[in-house]
Amino acid sequence: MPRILLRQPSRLTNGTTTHTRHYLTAPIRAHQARKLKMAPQLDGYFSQVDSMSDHFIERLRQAVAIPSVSSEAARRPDVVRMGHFLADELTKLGATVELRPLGKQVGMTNADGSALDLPPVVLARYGSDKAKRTILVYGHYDVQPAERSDGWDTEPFDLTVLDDGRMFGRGSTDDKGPVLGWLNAIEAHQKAGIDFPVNLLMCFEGMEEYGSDGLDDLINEEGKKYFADADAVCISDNYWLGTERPCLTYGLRGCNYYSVEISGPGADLHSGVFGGTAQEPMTDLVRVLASLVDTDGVIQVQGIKEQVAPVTAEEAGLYEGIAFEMETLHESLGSKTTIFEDKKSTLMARWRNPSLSVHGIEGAFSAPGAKTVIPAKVTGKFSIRTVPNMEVDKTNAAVYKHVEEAFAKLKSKNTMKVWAQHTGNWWVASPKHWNFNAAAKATERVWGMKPDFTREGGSIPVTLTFEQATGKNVLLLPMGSSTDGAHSINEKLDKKNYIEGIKLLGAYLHYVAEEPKNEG
Ligand SMILES: NCC(=O)N[C@@H](Cc1c[nH]cn1)C(=O)O
Ligand SMILES: [Zn+2]
Ligand SMILES: [Zn+2]
Repeated sequence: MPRILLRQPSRLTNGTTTHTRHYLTAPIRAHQARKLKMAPQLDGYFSQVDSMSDHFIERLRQAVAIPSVSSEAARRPDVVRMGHFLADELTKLGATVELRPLGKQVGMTNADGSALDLPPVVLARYGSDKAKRTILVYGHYDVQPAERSDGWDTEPFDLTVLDDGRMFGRGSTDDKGPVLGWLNAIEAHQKAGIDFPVNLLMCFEGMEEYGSDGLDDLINEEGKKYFADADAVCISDNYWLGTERPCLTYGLRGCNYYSVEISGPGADLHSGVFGGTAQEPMTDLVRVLASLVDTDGVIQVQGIKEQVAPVTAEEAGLYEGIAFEMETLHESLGSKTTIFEDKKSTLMARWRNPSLSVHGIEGAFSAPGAKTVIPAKVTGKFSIRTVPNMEVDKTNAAVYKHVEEAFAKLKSKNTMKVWAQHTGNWWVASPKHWNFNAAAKATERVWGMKPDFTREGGSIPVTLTFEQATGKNVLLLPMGSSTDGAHSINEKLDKKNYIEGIKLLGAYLHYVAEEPKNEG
C-alpha cells in the first residue's frame, strides 16, 4: 500500500528548500502490521520510543557537544572522551563494555611532536542467550571537522532543534544519531518491559573519518573470538538516496586518499623579491592536480577505467526503478551544477564508476586578503572512490605513474613526492539473505513502504573486513536522508528520521529473531 504523503515546501536556513512530511495514520499502520504478521510486542516498543523521544534527543545533544574530530590532533582528547561517554552509557544500560586501545597513530603527532594515541574501540555485548541470534553492529563516534566560520548557521557542536524537526549539529546524522539509535533501542525495550529479541555485539570506533586506522587488525583478530557468535552484521552509517523512500544498502565504493608534496625554496618567499627568479612549488602543484581529472569528472589517469567491471544487462535494468529525483539531488547539492542531467547516469556515476576529487592544498595561503607569499612547500590532497573490480595496489601504481609523469613534463627543479595516506576497499554483498529480509520487513512496518535496494558512493572502510573476518552477511541500514549534509556545513538529522530510525533498528532485531533459521 502506498504511503500517504503530503509535501509542504519550507525554507532552509541556507536558502534551499525542503519538505515537511506527514506519515501513515494509525489504521493504515495497523492494517500493514496484520499483513506483515508482525511481532505484537513491537507496538509497545514503538509507543515507548515515542514517549522517550525528548530523552533520546537529549542524549544526542550530549554526544554532539563532544567535538570528537578524529583528523585534528588537538581534538584527540575529545575523541577519547566521546568513547568514554558511549562506554558509560552502555554500562548504565547493563551491557558488558571494554575500551580496547589501538596503539599509536602513524603519520600524526601531538603539537610537541610526541606520538599520538589512537582513540579506543568500544566493544560491548548486551545479552548472551544461546537460544537467540546474535547481531554485530558497527558505527563510529568520531566526526568530520566543523567550525562556525566554515559557514554554519548554528554552533556545530550545539545541537539546535528547529520547530520543523530538523536537528542541526556535527555528527547528528554521521554517525552519532545512528550509534545512539542502538543504545536507545535497548533502553526503550527495558522501559517497556519487552524482552530484547537478540544478543547484541557492538563495535564503535573513533577513527572512521580518518580511514579507520588500526581497526582492520582488531576485526581480523576478533573475527573468531569476540565476534565469533555473530550471525550477521548491521551497520547504520549511510543515508537514504532521497528524502521519501527508505533504503537498504548492499554496496559501497572504496576510498584511496593521496598526498602529493612539492617543495623547492628553504622558506616561504616574498613574491616581489623572488617572483620570476625561483621556480614555485604551487605553480607546479596546481598543474599536476589539474592533470588528474577534467570538468566532467573523467579521470585522466591511465589504468583506472580499464579495471572497472562491465555493466551487465541485469544491472542496466536496475536503475530506472530506484526512487531518485534529480530535483532532490539539486536540493542536496544546493545548486544545479550536476555533471549529468539524468537519473541513470547520475546513479551509475555515484555507485558503480570511480571518481576522483581534489580536496585541498596544505601549506598554501588560504586566508582572506592579499598576502604576496610564495609558499615553499605545498601538499595537494586528492582521493579516488574505487569500484568493482579495482585493486588497491594497481590503482596506487597507476596514480603514482601518472603524477610522476605529469611532474616530469614540467621539467621543474623542485622536488615531488606522492603517497597514499590511506586506502580502503569497495564492497558489494548479496541482499538475498535473511538479514536483508528482516530489515525490509522492519522498514515496511515502520515507514509503511518497501525499501529500495541501493548501493552508495561513500565508503565505510571496514565493511569488507567485517564480512571477511566473520564470514557473515553485512547489511547497511541507514537512518538519515539525502539532505542531511554529512561532512558539510549545517549537518542535520530530522527528528522524524531519528525517532522512526530508533523504531526501525529495534524492529529489525525483532524480525531477525523471526527469520527462518535455515536461511543464510
Ligand atoms: N559515513 C561514512 C563516511 O562518511 N565515510 C567516509 C570514510 C572515509 C574514507 N576515507 C576517509 N574517510 C567517506 O568519506 O566516505
Ligand atoms: Zn559515517
Ligand atoms: Zn562520514
